[in-house]
Amino acid sequence: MSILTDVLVDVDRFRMDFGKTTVIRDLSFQIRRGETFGFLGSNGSGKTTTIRALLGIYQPTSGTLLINGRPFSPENGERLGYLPEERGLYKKEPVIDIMVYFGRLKGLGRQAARKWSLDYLGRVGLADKEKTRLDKLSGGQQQKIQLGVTIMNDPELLILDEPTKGFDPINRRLVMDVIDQSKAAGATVLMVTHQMEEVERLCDRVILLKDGTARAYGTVEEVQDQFGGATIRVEHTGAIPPSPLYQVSRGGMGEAKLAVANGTDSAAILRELIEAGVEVRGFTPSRRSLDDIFIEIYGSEDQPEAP
Ligand SMILES: Nc1ncnc2c1ncn2[C@@H]1O[C@H](COP(=O)(O)OP(=O)(O)OP(=O)(O)O)[C@@H](O)[C@H]1O
Repeated sequence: MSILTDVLVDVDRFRMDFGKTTVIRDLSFQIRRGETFGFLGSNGSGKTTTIRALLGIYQPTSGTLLINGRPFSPENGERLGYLPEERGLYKKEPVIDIMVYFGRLKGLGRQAARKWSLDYLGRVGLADKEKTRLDKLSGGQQQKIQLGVTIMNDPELLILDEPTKGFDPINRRLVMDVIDQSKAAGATVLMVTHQMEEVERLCDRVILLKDGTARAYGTVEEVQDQFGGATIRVEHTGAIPPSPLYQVSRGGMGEAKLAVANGTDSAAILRELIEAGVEVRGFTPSRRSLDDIFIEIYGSEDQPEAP
């Protein structure tokens, strides 16, 4: 019996040791049906390890990792699309043959697989490459083919390990559109990325891994609030004086970035600047970017401790 809840992926107190090294210490999170979930963390923080344990490739040291309420097994019948970090398809065949082959593996009929593949090639700007051998395509073009075979046959759960890695900005946007379309068709997406603008654009909720556990977990706004503060961009003439209301996180050339605590009244800061004789030409408060938060969390990694 399948357990129909709004939770598709349930990771509970997951621990993973490799020999004497603990990579994941204590990790719990849930992914809800239909959401796009950003799985974030610095290099080596254990994202791929968690995905592999979720897919049954690694046996967890302890804890549980469930999809639809049970450990994943290919026999369970879930439609799953996995784009691994290490890319690679058999390269010496024409694009369309490779795509149809994977479509057949995923249970599509030959005609349906061919129709889907031709349509996809059109969507990603490769309509004329149908008969080209895969190894004659550029790296980015090959990646689009791999993404195509991953999202074929409307997976219920899409696991994408750095799906836009290696793409130029135009194609990155195109790949994000393709992910959006899968999401609109009902897919739940688990996505590893190092690109914070992708997170802000695509992800409903995120988790940030550090030291084998969750350092932050929630909607992007919740994480922004958790890490406190906002920034105010000030265009000005005259020196910005020190103040307990803010810290000047970046300055110079008539433009400064002020870091302020959560809940600070930005009007009070504006008044203080004007009273101090600063000529303010622009004043733009905004939440802290995920990029800034990421750097705060991971920025000190591998750095010598301050004396
Ligand atoms: N099979 C293994 N045996 C031993 N150590 C492993 C194994 N797989 C992963 N590790 C170690 O676990 C840690 C986490 O690796 P993992 O690939 O999960 O990180 P990641 O977060 O996906 O990193 P990246 O962003 O660089 O892809 C690393 O220190 C890695 O060396």
